[in-house]
Amino acid sequence: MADASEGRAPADAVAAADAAARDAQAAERAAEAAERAADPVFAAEQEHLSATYAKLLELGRAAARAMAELAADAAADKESMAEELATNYATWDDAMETHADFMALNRIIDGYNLSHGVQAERLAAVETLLRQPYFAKVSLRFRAGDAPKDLYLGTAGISDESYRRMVVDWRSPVAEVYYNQDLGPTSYEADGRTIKVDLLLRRQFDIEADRLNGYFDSDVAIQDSLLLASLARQRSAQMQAITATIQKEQNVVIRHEDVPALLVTGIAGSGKTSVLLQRIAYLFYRNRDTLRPEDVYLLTPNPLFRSYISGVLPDLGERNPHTLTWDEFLAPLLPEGRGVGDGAATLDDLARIDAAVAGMEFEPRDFLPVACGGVVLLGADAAWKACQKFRTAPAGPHRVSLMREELGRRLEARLAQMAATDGVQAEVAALPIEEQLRLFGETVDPVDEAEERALALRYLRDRHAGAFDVVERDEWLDVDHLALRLLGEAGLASVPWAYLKMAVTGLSEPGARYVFVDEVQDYSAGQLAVMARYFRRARFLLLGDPNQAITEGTAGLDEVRAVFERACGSVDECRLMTSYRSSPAITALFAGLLPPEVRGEVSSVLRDDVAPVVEVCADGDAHIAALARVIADARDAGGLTAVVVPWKSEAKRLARVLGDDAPPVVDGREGLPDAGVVMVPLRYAKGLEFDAVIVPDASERAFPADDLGRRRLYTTVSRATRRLTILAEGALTPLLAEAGA
Ligand SMILES: Nc1ncnc2c1ncn2[C@@H]1O[C@H](COP(=O)(O)OP(=O)(O)OP(=O)(O)O)[C@@H](O)[C@H]1O
Repeated sequence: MADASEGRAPADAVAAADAAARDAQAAERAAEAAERAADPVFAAEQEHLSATYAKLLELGRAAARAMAELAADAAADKESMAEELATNYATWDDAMETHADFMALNRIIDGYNLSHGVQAERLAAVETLLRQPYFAKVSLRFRAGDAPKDLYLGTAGISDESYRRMVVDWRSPVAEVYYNQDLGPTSYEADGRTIKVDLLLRRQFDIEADRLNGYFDSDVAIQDSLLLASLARQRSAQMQAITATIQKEQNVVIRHEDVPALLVTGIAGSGKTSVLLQRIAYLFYRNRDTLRPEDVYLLTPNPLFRSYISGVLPDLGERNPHTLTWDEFLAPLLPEGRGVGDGAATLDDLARIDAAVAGMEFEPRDFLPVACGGVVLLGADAAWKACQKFRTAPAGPHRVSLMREELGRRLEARLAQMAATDGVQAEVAALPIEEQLRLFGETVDPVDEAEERALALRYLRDRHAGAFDVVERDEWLDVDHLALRLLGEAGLASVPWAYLKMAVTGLSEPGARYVFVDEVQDYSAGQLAVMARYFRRARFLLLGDPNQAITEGTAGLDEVRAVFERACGSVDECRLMTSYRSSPAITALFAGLLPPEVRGEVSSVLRDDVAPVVEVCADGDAHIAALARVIADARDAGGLTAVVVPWKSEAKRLARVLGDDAPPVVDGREGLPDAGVVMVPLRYAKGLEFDAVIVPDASERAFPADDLGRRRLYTTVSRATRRLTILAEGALTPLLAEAGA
């Protein structure tokens, strides 16, 4: 029988080691605290922080109090004015006086709303800043001989009650000197002017609420300590803002002038998505009074990615814009029930459509009846008659919009006709009480024929609301028939179908002011052309990495440029070549998979490093055993690990063979856990990152030695931040040997 103490010995040893480690950490903390106490700069900065924090609390309380008072005053004023308001329309003068009284009341209410908005914004800024009042300080001399001015930079800006700037917003013009990282004489742009300053000090802070953990005085020659600290943190299930550590080349994109189209290409982990979100926040700030989240669209690869990034803008004090996947964007443009398809379409496909539409004329069979719930309200001949009425306008968007209005009028007229019938009026009379309340806001008992008709018309408009949608959405136009007639194609795929409909009807979203497309390399040229046409007045920011194109048939960079040059007139470009996500060893491995001419340009941020582990297993059993082992090790190591599989089917197969050891499969709908091991098909791992990545089978079967295989492998391994384990059954794909793994 085994001695019980045998089993305890190692546990005791572990406990002793843990205790020793804890003691060492406590001693280290005490030493650090003593060092800080002796550092006058630390003490002064802590004092400034404590004072700022206390002031923020005070300002927050004052704003909340002001809002409560405003609400009470507004309610009282409204009540007393409403009492005094005598509505009198007897004579023209009376009517004018009543009108003036109403306007005065509205102005007072507007005034209250405005003040309320100002206080609410202030309270929001305080809330943001209480998490971290600021992250940096710059000392600037504006004119020789002047005393330097200290500015503290934070996620939001705020002034005290005497308008003294306590914290400067990171997006304000002067903050540019912090991001440009040039100590000494430098400059920034404000209101179209170049302002020259001398940057005497650039100090970064590690701050949590009112506690200063450390400060770093930096210049270009030394490492960015705050960046290193930020990169050393464990990944979380949610992307974090990078406000405090935005790098110079990233700042160029974030603060880029407002151009029609900006294409940002960058290697994996170079911060493209981070920069995109920071730019949205920047644009909201710079266009505070005119740009609303409703005017901005963000196209993301999948719902998992959307949930991964969803917290960044709210943390920056901004609302998220419309955030859509391609399927969510396209589905509403297609007839109900029609699938969005695979998105494949070339520019040639679309050029053929443009050519066919250019010289077209409508014919009677291009039109469909307007129906709702199986009831035909306007026959197909109605659209044809409308078409004839406006035949002098060229067949295309202008004529279609005239026809749409005409059909709307005809539909109204048709409903009015129906409302005059005894049958419909009897239906209204028989409506249950709840239905009457829903439709009319009261129970009804019409006194004369006119009232009967009016009620019947309201009833019909509600019942046939779908018909108005059919008219508005131009569903009276038979796009399938047009495709057959003009292009000779039956069953046109979804992308050309949507493009044809746009070309003929002018279907678009002209209210969109900015459109951001992440992972732009994943779209076909046809998909991009549809976006460019749909958001025809928008400015585009396109971000991507041609080496992460993981499916065939997507647009190369030249095609991306061609689509947007045509749509927007010009395309400006920026490149990001430093990997912030992955450790130097992992970056070196995936850089080896890049075309030789790009490899040399890649860099990473120097930090502690663990070399990737590569293990080749002789047969299937050894392979599964190794996989189970590395998954168990990853669970013990903590953090979030992804077993990234090339396909969903492979996830299913591995789940079967691993049995109880299999990690849960993430299929793109639900979010990621904070820690543990998950199995993720490459398609959903796109854009995400994990503390550790396990590539379960890096054989040639999974990653054929061709260009697509190379890009898929590059995308897979570049999801790892610090640990990478590559297994293979049989032999490794030659791609890895070429990459020097
Ligand atoms: N300036 C920075 N400071 C701190 N962290 C940064 C910075 N830039 C990027 N990162 C971090 O690097 C990681 C990768 O960033 P991000 O996902 O934006 O890169 P990407 O270029 O979109 O990657 P991919 O193309 O692989 O999807 C993130 O964890 C991000 O927070």
